[in-house]
Order: sequence, then structure tokens, then C-alpha cells
Amino acid sequence: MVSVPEAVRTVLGLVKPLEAEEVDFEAALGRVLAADVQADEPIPAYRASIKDGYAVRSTDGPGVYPVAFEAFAGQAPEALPEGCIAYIGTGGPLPEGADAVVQIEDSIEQGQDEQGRRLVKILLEGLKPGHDVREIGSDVQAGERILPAGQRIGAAEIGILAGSGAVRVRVHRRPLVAVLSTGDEVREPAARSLSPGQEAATRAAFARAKDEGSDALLVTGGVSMGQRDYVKPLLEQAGTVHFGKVLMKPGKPLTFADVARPGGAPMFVFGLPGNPVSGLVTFNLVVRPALRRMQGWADPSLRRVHARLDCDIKQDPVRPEYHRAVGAWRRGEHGWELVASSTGGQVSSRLLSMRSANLLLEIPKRKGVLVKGTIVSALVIGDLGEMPVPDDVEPTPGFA
Ligand SMILES: Nc1nc2c(c(=O)[nH]1)N[C@H]1C(S)=C(S)[C@@H](COP(=O)(O)OP(=O)(O)OC[C@H]3O[C@@H](n4cnc5c(N)ncnc54)[C@H](O)[C@@H]3O)O[C@H]1N2
Ligand code: MOO
Repeated sequence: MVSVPEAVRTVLGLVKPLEAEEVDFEAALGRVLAADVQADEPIPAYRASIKDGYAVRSTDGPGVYPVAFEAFAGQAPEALPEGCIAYIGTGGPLPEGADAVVQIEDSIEQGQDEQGRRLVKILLEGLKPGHDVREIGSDVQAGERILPAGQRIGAAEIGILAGSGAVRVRVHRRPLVAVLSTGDEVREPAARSLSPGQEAATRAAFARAKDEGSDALLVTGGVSMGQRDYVKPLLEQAGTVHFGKVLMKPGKPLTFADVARPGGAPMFVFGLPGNPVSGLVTFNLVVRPALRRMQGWADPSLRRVHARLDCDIKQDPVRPEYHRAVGAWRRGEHGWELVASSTGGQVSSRLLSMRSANLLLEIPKRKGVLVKGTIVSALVIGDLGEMPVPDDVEPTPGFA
């Protein structure tokens, strides 16, 4: 029987990032870059105003000036005539000849001159060149690596790609994952009839997943020691079983195999235990890192944190346990910290033990009890940005 870290090492040693493909940047959401992205152009590409105001020559100083023209974002302005200023919008290009911007608040309208041009009194003294101007390349320099290979693409990254003109990007292909639920008793939630779960059906489903080019096949149930647990023997016939038992609770029968495919990477098969909690826990611990690796994640492992127990937890003397818990930022006798609350009864048929769980607490294999207040390590399986948080978490003193 292998340990969980050995099992994860075995899986991540065999599973490789899938090949790269080129996609439109808008289709890259949720994907992982296969190559660095460099900025073709600087941002901003021209000297741009930071404010709504007036483009001026800093040496002209305070005084009344005619407004020669208006320069808005998206326009190419003419040069600024001597002795004049130009209205400029935020993000607008600084006209040639101007070297600073004075915001509207530091000016006063003074009517019109005899040519009908607006007159504006500039109040600001001691203006330095570059005042309220975004210099060329101050956000992004031309040639700068804006996104590295391995970067996951979220909303901000889509914007970064758009802004730099990287309209086609190389990302890793997404894995094609086949899912097969076995068991005569397993049925669609709304169905009344039972599905056939015989050996031949399981064998046919394996072949279909392979023929359809699946990168991974997740099988649930039928993987332990019983007379009708066909999954392991079938996998032994079809390919190579790398492990078939893992020292863990829940999820001991977890099985990992690969099935060769002509001229390419094998199809990886995960035999997940049928007990619903065992299936979900093993999915998180082993399958998720594997699917992340296929998608190109640089660090596909689950994140480990420390949390303080808010109740006693009985240890198992035979298997290390992944105790499901809800982690929340809470105030205790040690101050604010991540506190883990057990989800209750941990029997592997009780899916309620996964309800709202965002942590798998790593409970060592030994006799006795881990007492309330103990700090334990935990693997993050949920979004900590959604953890329950009390109302009385104070902002930084002085922060409104
Ligand atoms: N003699 C032994 N028996 C068992 C062992 C063992 O080491 N020796 N291991 C136990 C452990 S641990 C687990 S976990 C289970 C896993 O069994 P299987 O993977 O073979 O799963 P099944 O027997 O097919 O089903 C177990 C249980 O889960 C229910 N189930 C199955 N699929 C679903 C589904 N899609 N949705 C909801 N529930 C499902 C199924 O009805 C059974 O009640 O084996 C122990 N036995
Ligand atoms: O290991 Mo099984 O997953 O306890 O029921």
C-alpha cells in the first residue's frame, strides 16, 4: 500500500502537460499559457494625460491663455501653438510642444478672446515638466514579458493580453475527461430504473473512453475487494496499474493505471472508490493535481495551510485521515487565525461531511485524540475567498 504523497508523486511523475494550441485571447479564460507573452507596444504608446485639464508648456507659468484646440483620448492632436494651451481629456495624447498638464481644478474660465477662443487662467505655480503626464511605457514597456508561461488566465490577464495586442496566444490543450459511474444500484437522480453495471458494460465503457481520445478516465465504484469489483482486474488486463491501494482514510481502494494509446500519451485511469466522500476526497488529492498538470499549471499541488482545531478529533490508529472541515478566519485566545470546524461524522458514505468543506485536515495515524486548540496542517480544497467570516473583523486602524 502506498502513502498519499507517494501516490501523488507517482501520478505527477507520469502525467505531462498537454500540447500547446493557439487560441483567440478571448477564448483563453481559465487556460494556462504555454509560452511567455511579450508586449509588442508600450502602454501607454504615447504621452498621455492623467487628468481632465489643459496641456501646457511648463515654462509658460501661471497666466491667461487661449485654448487652441481639444485633445481627447483616441485622437491624434496637432502641435500646440506658442502662447496657447489645449484642452485635454484623461488618457488624451499630449500635443507636441506641451510637456505638462494642469487639472481643471487649478484653472479659471476667463471668457473668450477676439477670435472666439476660450480663455483660461492657469493658477498652478512652479509646474515641472511631466506633471500629470503618463510617460510612454510607464505601465508596460515594449518587449516586456507581461505574462509568463504557466500563467493562468483570468479576467485581468485577458485585459493585459488585449492591451498589449496579443490577440492569439499559445495555451495548453484542455484534457478530455471521461467519467464512468459503475454499480447496478447507481441511477440517474430522476430515474426509476437501474443501470446495468456488469463487467462487460464496464469493459465496453473503458474501450469507448480510449477510442474517443480521452486523456483521463475517472471511474467510480467497483474498485475494492468484492466479488463484483471489476475495475482493478480489468485495468490489469487493459494497461499498467501503478497503485491499487493507498494508505488513507477515506479512499483506501484508490487505483491509478494507464492504458497505452497508439502514437501518443497513454489514457490515465483513476479508479475512485464508490463511497461518495471517498470519491471526492481522492479526486481532490490525486485527480485535481493531475488535471492541473495536464492543463499546464506550474504548481499543481493542493495548497497546505495551518489551522487551529475548534474541537477534539479522534485519530485513527490504522490510516492517516483527511478530516473534512470548514476553515474560517476567527478570533480565539491566540488572536485572529484560521480555525477549523469539523463537518461532523466522517463516515465515507456521509456526503454531508463534505458540505461547505474547504479544508482537508491532515490527521496522523495513531491512537488518541488531537485536542481542541491543536494546530494541524490542512489542504485547501475550497475557495478561501468564500470562507465564512464574522462581522467584527476590523479594517486597518485609520482605514475608512
Ligand atoms: N473487504 C473489503 N471491503 C472493502 C474494503 C476493503 O479494503 N476490504 N474497502 C472499503 C472501502 S475503504 C471503500 S471506500 C469501499 C469502496 O468500494 P468500491 O469502490 O468498490 O465501491 P462500491 O462497492 O461500488 O460502492 C461503495 C458504496 O458507494 C455507493 N456508491 C457507488 N457509486 C455511487 C455513486 N455514484 N453515487 C452514490 N453512491 C455510490 C455504493 O452504493 C456503495 O454503498 O469499499 C469498502 N469495502
Ligand atoms: O476508505 Mo473507504 O473510503 O473508508 O470508505
